Formats: sequence, C-alpha cells, structure tokens
Amino acid sequence: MTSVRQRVGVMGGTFDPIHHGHLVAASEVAARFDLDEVVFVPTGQPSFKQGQDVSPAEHRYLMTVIATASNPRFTTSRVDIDRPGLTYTVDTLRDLRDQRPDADLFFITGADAVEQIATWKNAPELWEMAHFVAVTRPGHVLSVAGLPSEHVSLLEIPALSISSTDCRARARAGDPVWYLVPDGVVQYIAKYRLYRESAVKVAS
Ligand SMILES: Nc1ncnc2c1ncn2[C@@H]1O[C@H](COP(=O)(O)OP(=O)(O)OP(=O)(O)O)[C@@H](O)[C@H]1O
Ligand SMILES: O=C(O)c1ccc[n+]([C@@H]2O[C@H](COP(=O)([O-])O)[C@@H](O)[C@H]2O)c1
Repeated sequence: MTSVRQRVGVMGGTFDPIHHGHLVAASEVAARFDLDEVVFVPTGQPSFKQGQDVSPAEHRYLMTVIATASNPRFTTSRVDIDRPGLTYTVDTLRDLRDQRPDADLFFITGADAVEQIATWKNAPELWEMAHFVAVTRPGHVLSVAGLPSEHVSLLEIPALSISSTDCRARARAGDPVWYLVPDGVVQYIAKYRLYRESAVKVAS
C-alpha cells in the first residue's frame, strides 16, 4: 500500500506577540496549497533579532498555543525553543522532517522575510527541504529576485497592516490591542503585563 504524503505548512516567527496577520497568512496558504496542517514554530533565540529585547520564549510559545488552539489544522511546535543556541530555519526544517518523514513541507514567510532568505544559514540546502511560500504584507514590496523560482511561490493575501512591533508599543502605552491579536492573547498580555516595565516572568 502506498502512503499518502501529508502537506504541512511551517509558519516560523518570533511571535512577540502572535497577531492576526500571522494567522491570516497561515490560513490563506493552507487553503491555496491544500495543506493538512500548519505548524507554528516560535523561534528560540532569533538570530536576526540579537540585541533586541525579545520576550521570554515560554510567553511567546504560550501565546502561540492560545492563538492556534481553535483551528483544528493549526498546531504549535517547541522544536526551536527547546533547541539551545540561535534559531536557524535549517535546523527547524531538519527537526520537523525527522518528526514527519512522510510530509512535504511548505515554509511560509511574509514579504519582509522572504527577501532575506538568500542570507540565511545554509540557504542552498533550504530549497531542497521545503517549498517556500511568500505572502504579501502591507508596507513591503514582494520581491523574490535572485531566489530560485521553482522553489518559491508568491501569494497575495488580505492586507492586514499589523506588526508585533506595533502591538508591543500599544501594550506599553496602555492602548488597546483588541482585534489586532486573538482575544486570549489580549488577556494573556494583560495577565502577565507583557511589554511593560513590570512584566511577570514565567518559568522556562
Ligand atoms: N501582517 C502581516 N502580513 C503578512 N505576513 C506577516 C505579517 N506580520 C508578520 N508576517 C510574517 O510572519 C512571519 C513572522 O513574523 P514576526 O513574528 O517577526 O512578526 P512581525 O510582526 O514582523 O514582528 P516585529 O514587528 O517584531 O518584527 C514573518 O515571515 C513575517 O513576514
Ligand atoms: O535561518 C536563518 O538564518 C534565519 C534568519 C532570520 C530569520 N529566520 C526565520 O524566519 C522566520 C521569521 O523570523 P522573524 O525574525 O522575522 O520572526 C523565523 O522562523 C526565523 O527563524 C531564519
């Protein structure tokens, strides 16, 4: 009997916090590419955000679990936050491939991230490990010039002008983040006073 290969999306991000832009991107790619599952993978220590003040991984992981819980096709993985050292996509894809040997992987990125891929660690190897889907994002030109066209697809998605940077600034200023992030994430941010001086620590 031949086994049917699963089609699995991989949505990597710092998710500090996860917002509706991330969720719409994953949902649109899942629909257009007929994906069985989308795995959200919060980064451990993001290599490109060194020196920036990133929230503890457990907070980012738990917000991602809350945001994805209601969608039966969405899951959240700890592979990046449980791996010591800086996070690189080549390691993310290796770990997911080991966990799901019967899956074809589709790595989802926004327009801002995709133009950097050629600079990512082991970039030539990445093209063999997953198909890349680059989605539109307000404020960024979607350009895949210089990337191998057979390994990258472009997808226009509903424009949500939301960024984690803006959500953090709003929370810090006491402004609402309702409807920018899922309700449970609004409540999580308030409960742990995230993005404020007095943020509550969680055990890692
Ligand atoms: N509004 C959006 N529309 C489409 N893609 C998005 C959007 N926001 C983020 N993405 C994509 O989601 C992935 C993870 O993004 P990330 O967690 O860094 O969020 P961010 O909003 O860009 O954060 P920050 O503002 O802190 O840089 C990246 O590939 C990014 O391009
Ligand atoms: O592998 C790399 O060199 C690399 C460099 C920068 C970003 N990435 C990945 O790109 C995804 C989005 O990252 P970010 O920092 O925009 O949230 C996330 O999965 C990162 O691990 C990967």
